[in-house]
Amino acid sequence: MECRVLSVQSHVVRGYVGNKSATFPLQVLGFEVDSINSVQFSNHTGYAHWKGQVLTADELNVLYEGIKLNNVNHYDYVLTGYTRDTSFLETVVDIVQELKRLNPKLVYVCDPVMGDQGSMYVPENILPVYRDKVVAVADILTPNQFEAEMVLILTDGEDVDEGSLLAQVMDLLHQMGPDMVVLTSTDLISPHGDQFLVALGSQKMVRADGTTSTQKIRMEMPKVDAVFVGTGDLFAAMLLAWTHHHPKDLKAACEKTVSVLHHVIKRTITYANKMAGPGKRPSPAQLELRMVQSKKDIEYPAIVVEAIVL
Ligand SMILES: Nc1ncnc2c1ncn2[C@@H]1O[C@H](COP(=O)(O)OP(=O)(O)O)[C@@H](O)[C@H]1O
Ligand SMILES: Cc1ncc(COP(=O)(O)O)c(C=O)c1O
Repeated sequence: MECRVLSVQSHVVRGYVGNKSATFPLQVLGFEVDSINSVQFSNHTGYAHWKGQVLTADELNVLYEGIKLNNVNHYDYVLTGYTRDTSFLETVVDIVQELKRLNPKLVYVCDPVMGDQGSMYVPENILPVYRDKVVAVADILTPNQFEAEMVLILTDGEDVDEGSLLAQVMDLLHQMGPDMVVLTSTDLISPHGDQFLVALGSQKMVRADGTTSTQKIRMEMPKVDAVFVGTGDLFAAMLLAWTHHHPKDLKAACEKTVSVLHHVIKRTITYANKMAGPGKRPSPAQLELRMVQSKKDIEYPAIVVEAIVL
């Protein structure tokens, strides 16, 4: 049976963020992907220059209307990421609610892209829309630590830099709606040292007697000293794919997700460093994710990042 995803994310002419980062890997894994481009930019906004167009809420409605008139508005998943506009995001919520009425099993995977390391990179008025409307309809939520703290109105990372407190943060997010929460990057220090990036995951489980519990895991990945863009989008897409195959096994889904990320990042940094030359830091263009497989890939052994059940 085909599995169809509606992915509402950015499009870039050059590079790999948003739909460019999510669609191809999902297709490789056998998913049908219908994409709506929330923006069409020349490149991601981390370059010195970027140009392009932003889709309005009305234009989004027109596209959805066309899909609906042809009675092909039946989806198994909705995936959303980078959005700058409040009314656009509110329209996404309306569409998700309608699609959920048509398919009560539909799973909404939401990456609430707002910022990182204490600063917002989308307009601040988007925050209340995520907090009050979007999180409630999301089934899987993939914030980084900063975004999770913003949704919960926590002021800064100082209060929540311990694993046990971040576990509470994930529980609070569960209470707002999502059955699965993955903090894709945190300020936690790995027992293996500061060369590792720590991510946490939590999945709500219903026991046979109807009571609920959560399974929590920790993932540690070797940290690469570079800023990648599009990795959050790839993470959310891969989590969608691997939770589809392992719906009740958070550890397996996250291990596969993070292994893909690790593989792509390793391939990207190897290429970027080669392009930049000895001792030079790669440019944003050189750091574009290497998505297309090449024969060289066989030089990299299969990478498996293991998650720890907490
Ligand atoms: N510098 C890095 N080194 C290693 N892994 C990284 C790095 N940056 C991102 N990742 C990978 O990408 C995932 C998503 O991280 P990130 O891009 O920070 O998400 P977001 O965009 O949601 O903040 C991480 O869980 C990790 O697997
Ligand atoms: C156009 C666009 N889309 C998406 C993203 C999100 O990228 P990431 O997956 O790293 O969160 C960015 C980040 O700058 C962007 O500029």
